[in-house]
Amino acid sequence: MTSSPPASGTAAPHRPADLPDAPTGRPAPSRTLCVGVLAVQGDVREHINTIESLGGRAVPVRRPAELAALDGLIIPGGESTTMDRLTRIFGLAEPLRDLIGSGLPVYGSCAGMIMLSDVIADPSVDQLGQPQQSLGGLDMVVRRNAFGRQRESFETDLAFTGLAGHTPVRAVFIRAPWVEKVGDGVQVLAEVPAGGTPAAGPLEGTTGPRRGVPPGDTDAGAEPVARIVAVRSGNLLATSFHPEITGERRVHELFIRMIRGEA
Ligand SMILES: NC(=O)CC[C@H](N)C(=O)O
Repeated sequence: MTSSPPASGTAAPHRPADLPDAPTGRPAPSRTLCVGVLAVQGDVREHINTIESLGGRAVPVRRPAELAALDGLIIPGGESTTMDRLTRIFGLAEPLRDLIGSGLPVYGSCAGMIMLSDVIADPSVDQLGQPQQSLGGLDMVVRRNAFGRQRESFETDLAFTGLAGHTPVRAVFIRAPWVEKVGDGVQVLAEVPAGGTPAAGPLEGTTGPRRGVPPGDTDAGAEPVARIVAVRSGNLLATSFHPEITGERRVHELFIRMIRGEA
């Protein structure tokens, strides 16, 4: 296991730039939110489209100067090793740690969840022997590719705490992590139940896991256990899966309510 440097905690509390009518530091309900999507790598466009379909403004973020005006940030799915490398090369890693530490609302999906985790159980190691780093913020241990590789990608329906309505979330898992351990302040919002879910099936073009059963559990020959796939702690939200590619908008809607201080 490896630990990320903790968010410095020295930054001033997060407060978006243009908030004359919001003395609490929250965007006024009538103001259009500006949500950044970290755009060094990954499925940026899908998140931008989802936020815009909910009436928010979404902008790709590649430079530290672009962070100042944001009400919230999304770290997309993609490849966490590449994202780690590029955020450091672009000088984004430290400003992002500071913003996370100061309370900026951040939502990470899949690779984004890995970036927000304090500890990566199985970090990739580069040619110099350096383990990949996360930004951290969520007091938890995450395991990369835990449900299997690309050909074992799958989709399923999940119960998800705190969303509008009672219908389950259609969740797509692509080389997805699971959360192995959470600290006291981390709330579990969704799990893949022990033994999988009856509705689980392989994604088109993949073999998928054996009918709805997370492969990591059965391959180990142990009793299947439920696997944590969505969490929240304060202003940080993370999912192992990709709501942005199924037309499921309620996770982003929850994130917008978090930004507005309504959830
Ligand atoms: N769909 C994804 O974001 C996959 C995450 C990838 N396995 C990683 O380690 O970053």
